[in-house]
Amino acid sequence: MRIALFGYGKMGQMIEEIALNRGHEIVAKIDESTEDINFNTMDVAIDFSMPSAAYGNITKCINNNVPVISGTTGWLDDYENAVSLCNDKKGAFIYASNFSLGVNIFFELNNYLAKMMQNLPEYKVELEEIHHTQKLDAPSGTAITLAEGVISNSNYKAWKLDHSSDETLKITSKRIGKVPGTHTVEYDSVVDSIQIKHTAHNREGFALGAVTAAEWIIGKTGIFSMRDVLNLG
Ligand SMILES: NC(=O)c1ccc[n+]([C@@H]2O[C@H](COP(=O)([O-])OP(=O)(O)OC[C@H]3O[C@@H](n4cnc5c(N)ncnc54)[C@H](O)[C@@H]3O)[C@@H](O)[C@H]2O)c1
Ligand SMILES: O=C(O)C1=N[C@H](C(=O)O)CCC1
Repeated sequence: MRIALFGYGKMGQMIEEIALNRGHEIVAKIDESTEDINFNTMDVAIDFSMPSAAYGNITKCINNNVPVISGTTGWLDDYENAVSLCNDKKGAFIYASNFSLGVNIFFELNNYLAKMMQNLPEYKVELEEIHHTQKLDAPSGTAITLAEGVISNSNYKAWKLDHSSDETLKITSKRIGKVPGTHTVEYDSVVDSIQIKHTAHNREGFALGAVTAAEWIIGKTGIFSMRDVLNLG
């Protein structure tokens, strides 16, 4: 498979290593400007760039009939526009806030737990995410997905950074050293608490998931998620 990398930072470089180990070829590394790109050389594009760059990269790939996998977070105000464009152009697109197998299982667990807790008002729920100090966006995309899972199974109407109310689910974001990504969902009552937690030990799981998604999307048309790729139901 001929892969183009949009973004060649920490994730782009890890994806390159894993893709090469799996027998793929890296045909382009686009790390700043998206001018002068030959889209004919690539079978699939993987975008791990920056919040301000992702939507432009994704639309260029879709407009040039290149299937695109994006893991960039912090650009989701434009997600529905990317979906419309992909539908119009009959392209192929996957965004995931987190590509790791472990986190996608954690998402399922979070939804299941939220359903069990939905009629137990004595428990208050909060989310915490911890990442490295270079991270540009807060809260993390993963924390937003977790919050959406809780909200869709509870009376909460929205999430908010550092703020809780009866209708607002609180997310706390911490930036510490080189932490690759730790997410905790906690239900707390007067008598006890229940915590579920995912801890990434490094970036390999994210990168492997992105390459797996790129392998999976070849030959398909539509907008997909990691639930589709991992066949989680
Ligand atoms: N979904 C996931 O599983 C997952 C996992 C890890 C990181 N991420 C996200 O991926 C993104 C990248 O993470 P990172 O740790 O590699 O960051 P990074 O800062 O190490 O790398 C980002 C790279 O993008 C480059 N860039 C800037 N403008 C660009 C443009 N117009 N086109 C292409 N590249 C451009 C920068 O020069 C930089 O090298 C972040 O949004 C992060 O939150 C997602
Ligand atoms: O390092 C990052 O940045 C990460 N971003 C994603 C997010 O925002 O959830 C996934 C975890 C690592």
